[in-house]
Amino acid sequence: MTTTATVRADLVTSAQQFYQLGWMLGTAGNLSAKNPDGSFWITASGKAKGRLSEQDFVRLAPHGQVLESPLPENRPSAETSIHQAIYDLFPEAQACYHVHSVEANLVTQFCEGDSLTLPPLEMIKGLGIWEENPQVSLPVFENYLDVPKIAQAIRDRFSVSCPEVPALLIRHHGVTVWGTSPTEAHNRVEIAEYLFRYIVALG
Ligand SMILES: CSC[C@@H](O)[C@@H](O)C(=O)COP(=O)(O)O
Ligand SMILES: [Zn+2]
Repeated sequence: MTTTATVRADLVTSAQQFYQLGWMLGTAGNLSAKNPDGSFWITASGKAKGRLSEQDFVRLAPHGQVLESPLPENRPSAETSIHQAIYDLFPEAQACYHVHSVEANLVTQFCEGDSLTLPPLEMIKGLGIWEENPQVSLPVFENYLDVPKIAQAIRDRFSVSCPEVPALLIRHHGVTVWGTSPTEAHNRVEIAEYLFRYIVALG
C-alpha cells in the first residue's frame, strides 16, 4: 500500500541515484509524487539532493497550499508551479521528476525551434511509444527566471496539443518527466537521459 511515508522514501532513493549519476548535483532538480488523497510531496527548495532525508519535503494540496512541513524552515521547490501544471494537465500523472544533466543541456544545439527530434531507438518504448521507426519529438520550452512563466507556457502549449511523450525539456536547464507511479517516472528519467546521451554522442 502506498502511504505518505513510502512516497517520500521512493523520492529519497531516486534522488540519491540521480545524484550519483550526476543529474542532481548540488541542489539541482526536484521530485514530487502524489499521495492517495490527491496531495503531493515535493522536495523542499534548496536541499542537497544527494543527501536528502524524509524531512526534506513539503506536502502540498493540489492548488499549492502547504499541508505539512516536517521542518518549519522547509519551503516548496522553486519549480512547484511546473509540477502543478503537469498534475493539472495529466490527471494520470502520479509522479513528476526534474533533473539537470550535462547532456540535457548539450542537446540544445540539436533542437529545431521548440522541439527536439528523438532518435528512433528501441528505448523509446520506455516513453510509451510502441511503433516501428517512431518519429517522435520532445517539446522544448524557454527557461525563464520567472518559473511560473515556464509553467504557464507548458499549460498553454499542452492544453492545445498533447505532447507525444510524457516529458519536456527546458532549454539550458533540464528535463522534466512524469509517470503513473514513482517507479515509472524514475525509469522515464533514465530513458530520456539515455536518448540525450545518444544524440550528443552521435553529434
Ligand atoms: C542549482 S540551482 C537549480 C534551481 O534553480 C532549480 O532549477 C532546481 O532545479 C532546484 O530548485 P529547488 O527550489 O531546490 O527545487
Ligand atoms: Zn531545475
